[in-house]
Amino acid sequence: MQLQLSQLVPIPIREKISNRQSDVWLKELSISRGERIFIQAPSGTGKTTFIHMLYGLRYDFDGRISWNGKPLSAAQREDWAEIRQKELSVVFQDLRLFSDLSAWENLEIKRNLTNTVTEDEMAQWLERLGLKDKRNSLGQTLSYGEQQRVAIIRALLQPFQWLLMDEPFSHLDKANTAKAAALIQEVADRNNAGFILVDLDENDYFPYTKTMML
Ligand SMILES: Nc1ncnc2c1ncn2[C@@H]1O[C@H](COP(=O)(O)OP(=O)(O)OP(=O)(O)O)[C@@H](O)[C@H]1O
Repeated sequence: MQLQLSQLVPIPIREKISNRQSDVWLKELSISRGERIFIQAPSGTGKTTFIHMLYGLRYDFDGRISWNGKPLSAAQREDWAEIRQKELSVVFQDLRLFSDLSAWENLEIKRNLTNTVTEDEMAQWLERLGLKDKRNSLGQTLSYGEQQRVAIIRALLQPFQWLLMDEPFSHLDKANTAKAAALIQEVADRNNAGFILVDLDENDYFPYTKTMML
């Protein structure tokens, strides 16, 4: 699944963007399957906007986004359901867990949709990310960093060619970040998948194939 961006610019921040040097906005860009991309930008410069555009949640932009040569503007609701189940996964900045379901239930809902990961493996992932004791805790009682780790696991419970991540480790300490990054890399490798990570500052969470400024 190749991603192509052509002269992309979000309409609400067009003016703000025109004053910045960017590797993404108003450029021609082609990203091949399997690439591991880091996109850096200061707060308020459109990282979340960009992720939402790629995931088909926002259309208030000029220019063109194409997945596998097919322009986003041509994608129907059913196309998106298929893409989001099989090709594109995401860790949102605001996580979007169900607050009145337990950590386990939040994950199980997703796991049951595709059954690409066993229950045992999912339990191991929870343990690896230090959440074994939090399995039955409600979303609303988890710390933000704990919710972030649940959201990361949830994003990995489906087949994907691309994983979009919006500041996925913002509330994790170094040790937990390293564990979460290792799990993401392992599952991305298994899927032969690439990812796009947007964040505020330079980092070495992953061996990126490309680093860009938004
Ligand atoms: N629908 C909208 N209408 C108008 N302005 C918007 C809209 N959505 C976002 N913005 C503005 O666009 C700018 C970029 O927002 P965005 O959330 O994408 O930034 P960000 O880089 O992810 O920031 P942060 O690092 O603080 O999370 C902000 O100034 C925001 O107020």
